[in-house]
Amino acid sequence: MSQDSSSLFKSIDIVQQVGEHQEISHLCFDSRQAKAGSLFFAIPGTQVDGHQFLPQVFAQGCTACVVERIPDSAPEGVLFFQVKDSNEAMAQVASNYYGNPSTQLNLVGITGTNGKTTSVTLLFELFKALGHRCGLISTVQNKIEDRVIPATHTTPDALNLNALLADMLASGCTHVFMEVSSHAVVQKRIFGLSFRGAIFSNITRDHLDFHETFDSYIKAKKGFFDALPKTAFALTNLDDKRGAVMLQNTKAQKYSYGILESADFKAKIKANVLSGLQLELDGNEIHAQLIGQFNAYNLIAIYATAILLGEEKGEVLIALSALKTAPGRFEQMHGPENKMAIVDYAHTPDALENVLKTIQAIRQKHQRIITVVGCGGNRDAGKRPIMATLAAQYSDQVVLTSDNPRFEDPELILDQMQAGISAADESKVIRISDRKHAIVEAIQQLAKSGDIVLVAGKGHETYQDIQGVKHDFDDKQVISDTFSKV
Ligand SMILES: CC(=O)N[C@H]1[C@@H](OP(=O)(O)OP(=O)(O)OC[C@H]2O[C@@H](n3ccc(=O)[nH]c3=O)[C@H](O)[C@@H]2O)O[C@H](CO)[C@@H](O)[C@@H]1O[C@H](C)C(=O)N[C@@H](C)C(=O)N[C@H](CCC(=O)O)C(=O)O
Ligand SMILES: Nc1ncnc2c1ncn2[C@@H]1O[C@H](COP(=O)(O)OP(=O)(O)OP(=O)(O)O)[C@@H](O)[C@H]1O
Ligand SMILES: N[C@H](CCC[C@H](N)C(=O)O)C(=O)O
Ligand SMILES: [Mg+2]
Repeated sequence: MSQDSSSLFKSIDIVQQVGEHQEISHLCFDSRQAKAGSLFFAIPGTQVDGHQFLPQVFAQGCTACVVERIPDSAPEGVLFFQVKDSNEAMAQVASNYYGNPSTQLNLVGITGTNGKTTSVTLLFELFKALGHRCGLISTVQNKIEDRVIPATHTTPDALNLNALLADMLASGCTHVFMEVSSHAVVQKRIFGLSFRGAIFSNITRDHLDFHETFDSYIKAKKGFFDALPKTAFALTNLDDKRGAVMLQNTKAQKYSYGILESADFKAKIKANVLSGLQLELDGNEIHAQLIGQFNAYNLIAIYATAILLGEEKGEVLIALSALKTAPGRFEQMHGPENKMAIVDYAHTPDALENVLKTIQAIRQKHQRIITVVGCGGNRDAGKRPIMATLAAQYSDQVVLTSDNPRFEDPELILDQMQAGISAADESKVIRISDRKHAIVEAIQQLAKSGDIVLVAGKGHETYQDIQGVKHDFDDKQVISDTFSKV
């Protein structure tokens, strides 16, 4: 589809325009995709500055660009829009280009360190069960009803995001549930979207490689709420220390949920066992198939969201009890000799502690816990010793292993994890950098009859990223192969 650039920039602040308006038939921010008819956005990134590729985009026939600085020289006839922030302009233009799809959808976003994928997946399934056509935007996958569109990021870039929302709208969706990562807020991937509601789950240490300090990580998440309109609802977890701060400056209607603190939506945990949670939720008793206190928080958040979106309480409670866990989140697998494996995406200290505490709470006395865990390369290194400490503290035995070493040396990552192991815990920890070998060792050698093996960190992932190459790897596949060989 081709549109005049004047309509794309309607009500967008520009510093200056150089050149005449043109027909635009393609938007891109990667020079390698630029061609005749493209509007290229030059973005200053974390690795390189997109402005340095302007000569390349001109050579490829592109004659329209959005820049923060107009270059000294350019071929004749090139149209420039100079803006203060290319990321912001890109999000606004993308929304205009695709007909502002978010304004016609009930779009709900969730931010927080943990629980985003779980909550949006549950919301997507809940609203489908309540009879709505739904879209899902998540780390694991994007979905338009039952059609799967593979996900590359937790929150897609502004171009893909608006294209996806337009596709959802064209497919008849009325409700869309999406994850909002802190990276997405900072890089303005969600800028200008019209949210009907926003949820905060929790915040604990993660991503300090990108945000540098915990304060700026908090500010990034808060930025999502600060930008909401009066018409939206903002729902926060008051049991989290930063829950109240998130809503401090929002114009949206404020609501809260919690288990400990008094809140608009409250739950009490009556029982937390291997078969699920018994909850008193907003005054009603329900049984849920999800396990663990952290899932009680996810369940209240999605219940509250459904009520705030106008759903009927009785119907919501019935549908809630039928929901199953999201892929790779506390997935139980059963093997011979009553050995059990749990695959979970815990890749932060808080998530690992929650999952291990949950296993401690639901296991029987004779069941030992063996944890297989690693930490990602080229990501926050500070969490490595902490995760190892927690693994050792809550497990009977630990195998430290690799989790997407990316461009780092796996052995050096393991050295940093091992630094968190106290002398007293040393005897229960071994390290095997090959993840397959680590899982097989844990199941076949370390686990005795009836024991529980937690395989943490990769959940739904089907690859191991080594030196930029994604090798096929699936924790669940390795576990089921190992179980079938025991
Ligand atoms: C750190 C980070 O967030 N990086 C994202 C960012 O890339 P960047 O700023 O590093 O880009 P860059 O490589 O410096 O390039 C700058 C500009 O030059 C352009 N370029 C570059 C090379 C070239 O030849 N030509 C060209 O035009 C690039 O397209 C870009 O526009 O913008 C890119 C385009 O949107 C993203 O793909 C990229 O995600 C990388 C791959 C990534 O790994 N991101 C992770 C950390 C991430 O975003 N994670 C969050 C979830 C976090 C959570 O768990 O909560 C997510 O939402 O997925
Ligand atoms: N509400 C919660 N509070 C704390 N921990 C949670 C919560 N929900 C899930 N977890 C734990 O965190 C892990 C990751 O959960 P989930 O994938 O839902 O989070 P996420 O926020 O989407 O993560 P990411 O930032 O990687 O996209 C789960 O596997 C579980 O161990
Ligand atoms: N969204 C997170 C996921 C981490 C998952 C873990 N398996 C890893 O690769 O570190 C990130 O990109 O940091
Ligand atoms: Mg996620």
